[in-house]
Formats: sequence, C-alpha cells, structure tokens
Amino acid sequence: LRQSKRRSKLPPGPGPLPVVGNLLKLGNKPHKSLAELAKTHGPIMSLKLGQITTVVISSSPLAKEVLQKQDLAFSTRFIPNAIHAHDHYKNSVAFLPVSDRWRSLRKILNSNMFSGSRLDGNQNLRRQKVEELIAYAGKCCQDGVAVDIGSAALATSLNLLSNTMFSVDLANLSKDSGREFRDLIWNVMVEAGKPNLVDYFPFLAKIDPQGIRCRMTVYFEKILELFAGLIDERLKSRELQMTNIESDVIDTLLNLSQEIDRTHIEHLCVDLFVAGADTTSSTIEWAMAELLRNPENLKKAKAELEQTIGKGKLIEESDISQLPYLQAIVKETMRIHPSVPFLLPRKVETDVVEVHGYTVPKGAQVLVNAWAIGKDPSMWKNPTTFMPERFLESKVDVRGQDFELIPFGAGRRICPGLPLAIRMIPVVLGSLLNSFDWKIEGGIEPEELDMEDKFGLTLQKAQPLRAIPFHIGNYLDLWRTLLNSCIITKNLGLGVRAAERALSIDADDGATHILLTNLYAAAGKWDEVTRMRRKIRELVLDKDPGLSWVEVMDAIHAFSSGDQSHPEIDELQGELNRLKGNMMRFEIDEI
Ligand code: HEM
Repeated sequence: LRQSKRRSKLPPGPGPLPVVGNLLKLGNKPHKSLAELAKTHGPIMSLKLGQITTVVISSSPLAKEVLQKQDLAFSTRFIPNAIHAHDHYKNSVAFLPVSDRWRSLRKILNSNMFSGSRLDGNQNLRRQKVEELIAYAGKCCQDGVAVDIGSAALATSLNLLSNTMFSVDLANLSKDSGREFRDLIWNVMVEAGKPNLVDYFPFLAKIDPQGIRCRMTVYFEKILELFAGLIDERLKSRELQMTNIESDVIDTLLNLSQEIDRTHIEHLCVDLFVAGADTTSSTIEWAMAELLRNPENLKKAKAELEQTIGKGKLIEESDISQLPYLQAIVKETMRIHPSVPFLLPRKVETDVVEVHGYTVPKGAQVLVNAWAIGKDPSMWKNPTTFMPERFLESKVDVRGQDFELIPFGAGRRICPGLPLAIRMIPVVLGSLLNSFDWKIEGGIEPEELDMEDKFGLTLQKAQPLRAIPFHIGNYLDLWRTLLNSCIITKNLGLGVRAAERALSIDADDGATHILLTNLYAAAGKWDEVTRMRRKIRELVLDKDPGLSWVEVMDAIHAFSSGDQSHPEIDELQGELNRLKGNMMRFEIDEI
C-alpha cells in the first residue's frame, strides 16, 4: 500500500509494458516522441525506460523550477555506462557530482579558460583557423566543388579548441590526412549517442552486450595518450625554457599544479573536445542550412556583414557585438536545433523531491527537453518557422536566464564553454557568409533542402549539408551576357530564363531589369515592358539610386527597331524627362 501510494505521486505518464517499460515509445527521435507524449501527459511526466524511472520536463516554468529553484537537488548527473570507460566519470567535470573537486574544476574553467579577458587574450590563436577554413572554401570555389559544411566546421572547431588549448592543430581540413583525431572524437560521439541497453538494464553492465563501453575504452585510451604526449612535450619545452607560445590553456593549467593534477587535466581535455567541438560545428551547419533554405534571411545577414564589416572580410570576435542580425540567426538556430536536446541528463540523489505537486523519486533520471521548450507555441509565435527577426526586439538570450531558450542548460551545471561557443559560432558563420555566396549542391532548390535531424549525443543534420561556394559577380555577369545575346537574337524564351537565373542571385539587380526591358521591347511584349518600367522606377527610387537612366535610354533605342509609335515609348521618355533634373551633368552629356 505504501508503495502504491508513493507511486501515485509520480508525475503522470504512459502506462509501461512489462520489462521494457516505455522504451519502445522513444523511437529513433526521442526528442520528438517525448514532446508528443508531453502534449497528452503534461509538462512533467514520468516514464519507465527499462528499469530506470525517467522524469521528462517539457515547459519553461518547470525547467526553471528544476534547473534554478531546486538546482542543487537536480545537479547530479545520470552517468551513461559508456562513460565508465577509463573511469572517465570519476575525473570528468561533466559527470562528477557537485562536490569540492567539481567546484574546483569549474572554477578553473571559468576563471582561467573562459573568462572574457582570457578569451580576448588568446583570440589570435583562433583567428588563423578561420582564415584557413576560408582558404579551404576558396579552393573549393575555384574548383567549383561543394564543401561538406558540417565536416569542415568540425575540423575547424577542433582546431579552434586545440589551438586555444595546446597551440597546435589536431585536425586537418582536407579529407585524406590527419583525420585520425577527428575520427576519434567523432567515434566517441557516435558511441556515447547510441541507445545503450545497459543504461536501461544496469544488471547487464558486466556483459556490455552492445560492446559500447569496450569500444569507448579503446577510443578514450587513444585520446588520453595523445593529450599525455602533448602535455609531456610542453613540460619539456617549459623545462628548457623553449616555449615562446602565447599563454594557452595547457600552460595555464600546468601553472595551477596545486589545484589540478595531471589525470584531471587529461580528462578535462577529453571533456572539452567531446563537449565543445561537435556542438559548435553542428550549430554552424544548421545555421547555414537554415539560411540556404531561407534566402531572404541570408540576404539580410549578408547585407549586415557588408555594411558593418565590408564585403569579403573575416569577422573578428570584437565585431560580434555590432552584428545583431548575425547574433539573432545563431539564437534562432539554437532555438530550433539545440545541439543537446535533453541537456546532459540529471539524476536525483535526494530522498524526496517535489516538483509541481509530484514526487521525483530518488535515483530517477531527469531529462529537460530543451528541443520541445524551444518550440512551445505558448512561448513562441510560429514556433517552427525560422525567423531570426524575433530576437531583434527581444531580450531573450541563451545564457541560462530565459528558460524558454536553454540550449546551454542553466543553473550551476550550465555549459561552461558558452562564452567560447558564442564567439566561435558567429565568427565562423559570419566569415563563411561574408566571403562567398553559397548554392546547395545538386541544383536543389532552397525549399527542397532536407532538414531532417538525427538523434545522437548531439542533434545532427541527417543529410550532411553540401554547398558550393561561389562569387556572385561572375555568375551574374554570365547570365547578363547571355541575356544580352538573347536581345540581339530576339530569343525571348532563353533570355527570360537567363534573366530569371540572374534575378535568383540578386532579385534587385538593376542591370538585369534594364536588359530584360530591352528584351521585351525587342520582342514587342509591351505589357511586360510596362511592368518592367514600373519595377525599374521602384528600384531607382527606392532601392538602387545608382542605377543609371542612361541605360534606360539604351532600352529606348532598342525599342526603336520595333514599334516606334507605341505609347509605352512615351511613358519611358517621360520617366527619363522627370529624372533629367536630378542627373549629373556628365550623364546628360553622355545621352
Ligand atoms: C553550441 C555549443 C554548445 C552547446 C549547445 C553546449 C551545450 C551544453 C549543455 C546543454 C550542457 C549541459 C548543461 C546542463 O546540464 O544544464 C553542456 C555542458 C558542458 N559543456 Fe557545453 N555546449 C556547447 C559548447 C561547449 C564548448 C565550446 C565547451 C568547451 C570547450 C563545452 C564544455 C562543456 C562542459 C565541460 C560541460 C559539462 C559541465 C558540467 O557538467 O558541469 N561546451 N554543454
């Protein structure tokens, strides 16, 4: 009786099956299936995943309750069996319970790695990596081949981190060489992201039926060995006083030998690479995908960069504060595609924890569905639409104070890498956007881009984004040249298609409009000429004051080969006369 009374205070949830409980309800996209279930069972619900009671939080007020008001009770981590490899959980800042050891590691991270002054101090170490990414994309641009955005961003994120930490590159942008480290980190992500039976049936731990812990042990060993080698090298060069490296993280950590020992340094490095690289790169890939799917937003982002930074230039970390639209894009991407949809799972260690009138039992795993919260229609207008503008007028931020947007978590276990991530992401994204124009590989139209996600340790794009970088000018010139030839040959069909391609690159391109007017006039399509004239007037008066009316005159000359008495010619002449007063002297002379 006592047991059933206790159970009745559990949050509501779907009825469990024998043995497997609600495991089958998760499917291969648990963030979506749990969001769906929450619509029936409410913002706090409980499930039985195998033997593990799991409480799922799906609203921002309850996330605030769990992550802020009752932070301490929910601050222990649920430890996946995979993290037992190499006893990582005993040394890892991400998995240690809240304790003196954990506090000291967090303090080291906050004050020695991720403080504003530290990050300002070592931003030179990162700038060069962005230059290399842009050079790599430049080579792809020259060769006309696509960039695998996620893969290039992952190599860049790894190098941004490895340079911040060790002042060395650990990944290579080109496919053939130096992939080993990238693969190792990737394999860790893949294994840690797999649903592991042992996590739901702990009695299977010894058997490790899927071999996940076993493979993790191999990967961790290789990664730890690599870091041990880098630390040894640094110690040697410090001894010989041969280091002329700007103070990087490893230097700082070695200076703190009283506070952190060698084992903790090595495991901390594992944490930082595993937690920091793929989260950052997948956010960059999602942001690029959203922008390629939404050309209007892309255009605004490019316009902001061009006006504030200057076309073609790389973005500096100090530029970010002047780029509100770029920042809004990053927030909107994190709202729709949070890299870690359930945050890192928490666990309750206290006997009685009450939330919203329900009991969360000791030992329960607690998942906060940040993915669902970011799409809650009671908090967000048009929640599934990509609309960075929503953040321009709003103060909502990702720093753990606004519980409707918590991609980095909140409370004492909030992501310590946040200050670095919110520098790296806009700098890489902004530089990619400002250096090239982008087209999806395979002639895929923006609205056809596949935006399905794939659940794992981080939320990946199911189909990697492949996009071809190019320079807008060349292609515009090409379509305009073709259009010009079509005027001479009076090939209306081909000319209109060339114009459409040119306008798909720049919808307000004045020269294309003029040429198209010529084409219609040459073909005697006067209704279209009228339409174009209005459009040109709109462009000249509203958007493109530089558009020369001399070119409209050219159009009039072109018409004269056709129907010279058409009233549209008078209209065009009228447009010209009205604007004559505003024209520069030399333009009039030219006419
Ligand atoms: C887009 C980028 C990133 C996202 C979305 C992200 C997200 C998260 C989330 C959701 C958590 C769990 C927070 C919680 O339980 O409340 C976390 C923890 C953590 N993150 Fe990040 N992260 C990112 C980048 C980074 C970077 C760049 C680093 C370091 C280089 C980093 C290091 C860590 C560490 C060490 C933890 C564990 C903290 C603890 O348990 O005390 N993350 N991150």
